[in-house]
Amino acid sequence: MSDTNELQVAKGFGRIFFVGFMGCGKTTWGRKLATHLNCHFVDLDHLLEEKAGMGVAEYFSSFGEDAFRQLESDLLKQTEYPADAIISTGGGLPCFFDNMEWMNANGKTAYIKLSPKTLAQRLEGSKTERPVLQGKKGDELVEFITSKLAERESFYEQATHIIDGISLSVERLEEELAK
Ligand SMILES: Nc1ncnc2c1ncn2[C@@H]1O[C@H](COP(=O)(O)OP(=O)(O)OP(=O)(O)O)[C@@H](O)[C@H]1O
Ligand SMILES: O=C(O)C1=C[C@@H](O)[C@@H](O)[C@H](O)C1
Ligand SMILES: [Mg+2]
Repeated sequence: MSDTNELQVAKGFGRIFFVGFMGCGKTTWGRKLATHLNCHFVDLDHLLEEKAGMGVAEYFSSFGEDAFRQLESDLLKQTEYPADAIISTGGGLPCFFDNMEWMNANGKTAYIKLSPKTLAQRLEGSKTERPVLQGKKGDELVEFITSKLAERESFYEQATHIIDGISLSVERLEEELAK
């Protein structure tokens, strides 16, 4: 076993799955926390892109949303994670199949919660292409997020930890996740 693995096992915090709406910061904060804790990091959208050999938007247009949901669920459940790992999920993943239940049975789940208005501001400034948004901007984007979040929030709220996404820091995440 490498020195890095010994350190990870000694930490023993297990697996932490970040969940929440598009743009809430799962990828950004998952990666920062993993760097801070010196542990393994997986972003499931990026893993899917690597396996499929194409971007998420191209996957949606080539194979459709149902195929995307099946593949992201398979990757969630079939990936071998080290004992301590941070996993950032796609925004819709907790709302399909038994994915949320599976994550809660296999680790901690952290919902990064933000208002539709803040999510819209972040999404408008983000370079990542998100097919579900279909290029919406301004008020139309805020309205879309408000209704989609209402559909999805009952899944996100099953998370073991609900974290206010405003003024996040790795120290705050560590403190919240230790509770
Ligand atoms: N605390 C923050 N303050 C301001 N901007 C932030 C903050 N956290 C993340 N962002 C920005 O918000 C955008 C979305 O972040 P990120 O890609 O991490 O979201 P995500 O939850 O992974 O979204 P998706 O579900 O689409 O993968 C990025 O442009 C990122 O730089
Ligand atoms: O909220 C969603 O449905 C999505 C979020 C992204 O992370 C990607 O998984 C994809 O663009 C779909
Ligand atoms: Mg992401």
